[in-house]
Amino acid sequence: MGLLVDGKWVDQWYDTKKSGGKFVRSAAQFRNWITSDGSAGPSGEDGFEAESGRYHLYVSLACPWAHRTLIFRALKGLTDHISVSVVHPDMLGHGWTFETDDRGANGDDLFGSDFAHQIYTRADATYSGRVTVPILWDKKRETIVSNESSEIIRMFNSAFDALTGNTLDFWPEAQRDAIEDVNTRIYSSVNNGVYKCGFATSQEAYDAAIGPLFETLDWLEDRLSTNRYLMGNTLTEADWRLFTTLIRFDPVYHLHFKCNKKRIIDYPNLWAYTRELYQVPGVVETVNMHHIVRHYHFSHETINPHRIIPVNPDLNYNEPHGRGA
Ligand SMILES: N[C@@H](CCC(=O)N[C@@H](CS)C(=O)NCC(=O)O)C(=O)O
Repeated sequence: MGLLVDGKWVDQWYDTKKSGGKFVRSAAQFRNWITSDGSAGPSGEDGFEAESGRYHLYVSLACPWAHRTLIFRALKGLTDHISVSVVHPDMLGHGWTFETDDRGANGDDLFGSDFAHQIYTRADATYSGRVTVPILWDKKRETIVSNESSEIIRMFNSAFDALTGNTLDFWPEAQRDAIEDVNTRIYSSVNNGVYKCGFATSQEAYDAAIGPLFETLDWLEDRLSTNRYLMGNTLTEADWRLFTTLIRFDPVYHLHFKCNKKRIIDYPNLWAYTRELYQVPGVVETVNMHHIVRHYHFSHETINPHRIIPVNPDLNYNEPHGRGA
């Protein structure tokens, strides 16, 4: 685990000293947008037009943020248009690597790089900051379009529609404000909340994160008792953003990140909802439980110094979900 400083790799764990033991996630730095006609998006430069075969995604199958982009790639019919490289699940002294000695890790097809940080310095030789996945790469301009998953899924949601004819809309205009409100709460207390619990290095920081996490899960359980999906009857990005955390919760966050007040299987609605989303055609292929369980337990030496991979519960995500009946 480390980061780039002026284009040079430095091996160091998250610095939580400055923040009283709290984990503070840094903002992504590449914020361009692919658009249907290449016009500029809400941030960044113009010139990233939706084209088949032009873009490449670097992902980790363990990572909940990268997982969102793989789900949108699948649901929006983009698998033949956007290629993918999968990093190795173990993220150690060199950060994410392109080693291929693990099921599903397929190396860097574009450049044959050894490490993900080489993709960042290829885009910006003096980049300073964390080297995170997902990375959306433009083969034409030879640069990173975006390393922010919440924006990549919105590009995938609509930019390629004319090319694919797939007009499924997970970010409907009329519901955007309501989606934003739900996303904001879930991001802070659940998606990022589990990391705040797990990466806390003081009791105070952990205590401050664990309460809001379970309050929000209780609130979601209640909301899903009367709503099939978070926004009612239609699936939106809010559901997919939540799903990638829920599917990792019992196998990883419950034990490894000390989020152990309850499990998702203890919440009847959340558990059935997780299964329903898992069973949406195209989604199962994006879930790799081996990479998920292996990555967290093996990579985070400060949390699990002996790197023992726990046995984990036998969960059946294919059990009928019974929702929407
Ligand atoms: N804001 C980013 C966050 C991505 C992120 O933090 N990814 C993690 C993997 S789950 C990562 O690559 N961490 C490496 C690091 O922080 O050094 C996004 O949502 O795209």
